[in-house]
Amino acid sequence: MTVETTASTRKHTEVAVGVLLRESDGALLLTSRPMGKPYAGFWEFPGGKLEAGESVEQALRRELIEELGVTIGAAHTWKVTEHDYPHALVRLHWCKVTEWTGEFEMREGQQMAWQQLPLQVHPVLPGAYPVLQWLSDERGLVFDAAYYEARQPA
Ligand SMILES: Nc1nc2c([nH]c(=O)n2[C@@H]2O[C@H](COP(=O)(O)OP(=O)(O)OP(=O)(O)O)[C@@H](O)[C@H]2O)c(=O)[nH]1
Repeated sequence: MTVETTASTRKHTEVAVGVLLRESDGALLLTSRPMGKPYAGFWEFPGGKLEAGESVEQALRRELIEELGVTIGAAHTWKVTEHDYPHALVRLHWCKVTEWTGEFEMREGQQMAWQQLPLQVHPVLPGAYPVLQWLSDERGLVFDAAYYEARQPA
């Protein structure tokens, strides 16, 4: 028997993602994906999957404590996007975050980098491209997907 799995029948994995903005210069926080996860070593905005019964804000707060050791202030969904990866169909709930407390501590052995656009770190998860486009638009910058695609592993 052949079982076909298509985007329309696959269940979405809900993900809360934080766009942490540094007040002094508007820099964005990017982190690298830890070893052992799909796309290990790729750069992303910090966040993770919602657990049962959690809101986006609750999940983001929990993930950022677990991964980075900081506790965020209020976070509200800014944009929602979807991306169909071979390993999962994800629905990404993007929140801008401007307030947090605590010192950054990479609790999963990942790296962090405060970045201006265009990002200098690479490769970047393709599911983050739409947000890089919106952030570029807000700053009057051109978003060039080819710039990021050229920095993906072959
Ligand atoms: N955190 C984050 N995830 C992203 C981004 N862009 C993007 O496509 N994703 C996708 O969203 C999903 C997030 O799942 P995850 O594996 O990081 O979540 P998690 O920390 O809860 O993982 P785990 O509970 O499996 O350890 C992944 O499929 C990832 O590829 C992004 O910018 N940040």
